[in-house]
Amino acid sequence: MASDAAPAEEDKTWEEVLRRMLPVGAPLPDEEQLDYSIAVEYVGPPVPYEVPKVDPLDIASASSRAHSVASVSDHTSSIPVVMPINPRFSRFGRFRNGTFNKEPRSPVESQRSSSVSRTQLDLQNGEGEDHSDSGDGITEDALSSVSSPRAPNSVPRGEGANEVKRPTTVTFHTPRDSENEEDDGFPSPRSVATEPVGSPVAVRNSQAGSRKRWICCRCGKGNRLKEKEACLVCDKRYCNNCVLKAMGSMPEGRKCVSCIGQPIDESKRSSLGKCSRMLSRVCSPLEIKQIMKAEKECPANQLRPEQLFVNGRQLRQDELAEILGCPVPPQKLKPGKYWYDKDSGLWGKEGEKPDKIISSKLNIGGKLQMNASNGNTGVYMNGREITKIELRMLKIANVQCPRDTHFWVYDDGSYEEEGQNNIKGNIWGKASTRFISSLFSLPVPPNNAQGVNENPTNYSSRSVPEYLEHGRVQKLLLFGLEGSGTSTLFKQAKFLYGNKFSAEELQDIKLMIQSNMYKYLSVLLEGREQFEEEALAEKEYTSVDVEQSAPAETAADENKQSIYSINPRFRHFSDWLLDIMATGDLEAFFPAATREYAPMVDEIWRDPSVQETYKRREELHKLPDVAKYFLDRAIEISSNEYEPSDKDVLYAEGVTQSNGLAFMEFSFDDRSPMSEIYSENLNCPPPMTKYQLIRIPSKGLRDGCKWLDMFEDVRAVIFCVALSDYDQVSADSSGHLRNKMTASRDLFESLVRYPCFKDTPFVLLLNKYDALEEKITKAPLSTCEWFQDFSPVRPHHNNHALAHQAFYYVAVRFKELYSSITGRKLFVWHTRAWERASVDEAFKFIREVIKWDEEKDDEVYEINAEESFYSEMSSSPFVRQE
Ligand SMILES: Nc1nc2c(ncn2[C@@H]2O[C@H](COP(=O)(O)OP(=O)(O)OP(=O)(O)O)[C@@H](O)[C@H]2O)c(=O)[nH]1
Ligand SMILES: [Ca+2]
Repeated sequence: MASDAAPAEEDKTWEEVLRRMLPVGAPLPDEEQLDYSIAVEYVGPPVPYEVPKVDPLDIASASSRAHSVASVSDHTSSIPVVMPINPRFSRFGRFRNGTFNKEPRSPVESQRSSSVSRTQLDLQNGEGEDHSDSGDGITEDALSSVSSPRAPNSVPRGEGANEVKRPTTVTFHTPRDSENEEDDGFPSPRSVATEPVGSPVAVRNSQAGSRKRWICCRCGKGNRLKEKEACLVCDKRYCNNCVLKAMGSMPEGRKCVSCIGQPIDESKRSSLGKCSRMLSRVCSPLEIKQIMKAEKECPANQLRPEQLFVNGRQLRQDELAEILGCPVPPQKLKPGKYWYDKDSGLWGKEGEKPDKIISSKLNIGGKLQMNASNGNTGVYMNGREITKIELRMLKIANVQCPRDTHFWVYDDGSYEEEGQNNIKGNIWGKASTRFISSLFSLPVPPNNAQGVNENPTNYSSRSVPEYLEHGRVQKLLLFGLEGSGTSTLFKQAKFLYGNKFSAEELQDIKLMIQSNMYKYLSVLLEGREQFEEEALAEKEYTSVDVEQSAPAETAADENKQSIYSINPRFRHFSDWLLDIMATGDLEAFFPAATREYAPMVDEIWRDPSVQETYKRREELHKLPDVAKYFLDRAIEISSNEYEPSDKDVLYAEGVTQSNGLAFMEFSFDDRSPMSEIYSENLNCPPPMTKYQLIRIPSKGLRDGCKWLDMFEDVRAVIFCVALSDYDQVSADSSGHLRNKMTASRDLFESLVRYPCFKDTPFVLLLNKYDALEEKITKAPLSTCEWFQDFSPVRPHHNNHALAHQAFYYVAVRFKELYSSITGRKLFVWHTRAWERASVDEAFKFIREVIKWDEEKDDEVYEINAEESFYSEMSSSPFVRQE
């Protein structure tokens, strides 16, 4: 199906500019990384819906696997080896398990995964996303044991006699180890050895390196398959049997009894009040509610004034109270040094650009310093030299600020030059400023007072209760080659989560649809002319023979006829329309002429010659899939009363500006299987997360590149590829025909290599799955050279199964590519952007990716490698089949 042709020039520019931005000599994938990528095993976000629950894991096999690796390691005892178990938890592991065995493996998959060697597992553990744990893996135990052979007389550490029994080679706490130790009635030697000495912090630090995270500190049993609850102060971990005994009634939340009253480990502040799955199993919902409340609110767990510096001065208790109690306090405040501009309400980390706007006029900290945000622009706002990015924003907001301007900004956004007593304007007066500001990750004022109308969706951030706030908006960048479906995805997201289109917007869309109709018709008429010429040429050629053999009275007229010949009545209109199109002056005539010509459009569209032409639409480059949808309704659409339906809007081309950034903000339930348990039990509303979807257009990317640098804090990059592109070509800037799939791949690659996305998770949406199903039996996937070695396992009687394999294969190719560049895992999902439910699922998936990405650094959850292996499967689209 011919989707609209890629303007290759622009795509090319995109690529080129990106390439230029890459560091010289960007690393090439080396063998090792390649190997790893082939393992294709990755920790994917789980699917929280429509998947049967199955209890996680075959423990026996998990432990034997772990153990076999451990014992192999024994032979190389002088090297501490990281456990090939990934203790990272992803809380939906159980769902993944349910999906794992359901689906057949593709040839690629089975071939590849069987080649996953132990070394790869090791490698993965060392190099994967799991940095902190690879550190943990080399524990004191391991190190001390390692050193034992060299120093046989060294006194065993710790006091337990058990220690003596311990082998002198590298040991790991595999489940078997702990089984040997269990029930001896004594705490394990290692927990004795790490009994708190000195300050909790010191203890914590020493413990971090000395205790395996899956060992319960109380019973000493180590089962890495089971979650542990950690003390917020000292990080000791307890199994579900011991947690209540060790933590008692938890008057300050999750703390060992001996840690009650102590300040918490600051790295755990963000988990305050967030219950774990394990705790929810050992306590009743009511208890949990109380414990979590206490954890959040008890004095011992609060920030202390001495942890906060504002404008260079440590806060006092009353100042802390003032800042926390003000109408718009800084959210998620962490210990640290900040600057605060009490006149404008701007707030930021010392030495950095503003981060938030909080209540103004608070009397806290010292005096705002000129160099508070480390700016070097020579422009001063309320005495602070502003940063480059702020200056850029001000320029866009049309605030005149040459070097050495000192101006004063008030909390309502009004500003004046220092010393002059007249307000020159309002920074936030324009919605575009707010928009740009938020794109630049600069704060925007929290209230909606300035009449923001360009912001389409849920902007009123303060109407979201504080406890639902997840900090700043999560930015999602949506990229894709022209024609991949990014606009469609964007519109679906708007329908799903955003505001309705306004009457004005709809009016514009209506005009757009009406003139698009003429564009489609002109493409058809042009194609028709060409086909007609070809057909006539052929006819002439064959009729030469005919005439020679039977020089009968073949009417000259008949000779000029073919199935592509149009009714002469329409010739004039056709020529006229094609002329207009050729001059590019369409807008001058349409939609003014729309109604007038509607009956003509209708008739021409139904003319047999045009219908014949339409049958060969694959050859018509510029005809999008949706042309028929609109042309079929020419009369209705041309009428004055026509109002585009949601579907029309969805199918309409040009609704999202092709040359500008499209952006929208939305929030949706952060509900997941986890949070559902709590929110239902605890009667609290589901938390909302705010997202900002920013579509970077494939056209006009020269501009796009300028923007790219601004997106340092992008939460995820969504890259959209049309699956049906594998047999499509488009011309690049030098006129060479290129396969669109490989063009897509190259664009993808340049984005992946783009430095500012270094730590950003990527989600690949393989779109137009429906079109893939339709064409896969007609055009082999290997039409695309990149997919040459695709060989379906067995002959397929139905295109669904084949499309399924093809999809999986494509996903793997992209994953390999991504992993060879980044060493990380690519998340892949399939979509049919025309179906709203499919897009909804894709966004749920994206949301899980983000959560997963957050939690992978979160110490609250742990789980083993097996589960992360399963997650690969759940993130495969096979989970859902229609
Ligand atoms: N068959 C099929 N067509 C789709 C699907 N998603 C989008 N399309 C169509 O593919 C064409 C290109 O999609 P667009 O949404 O315009 O994608 P885009 O080219 O990335 O966006 P622009 O750069 O704004 O043109 C349009 O005609 C869409 O209606 C899909 O899942 N299946
Ligand atoms: Ca398009």
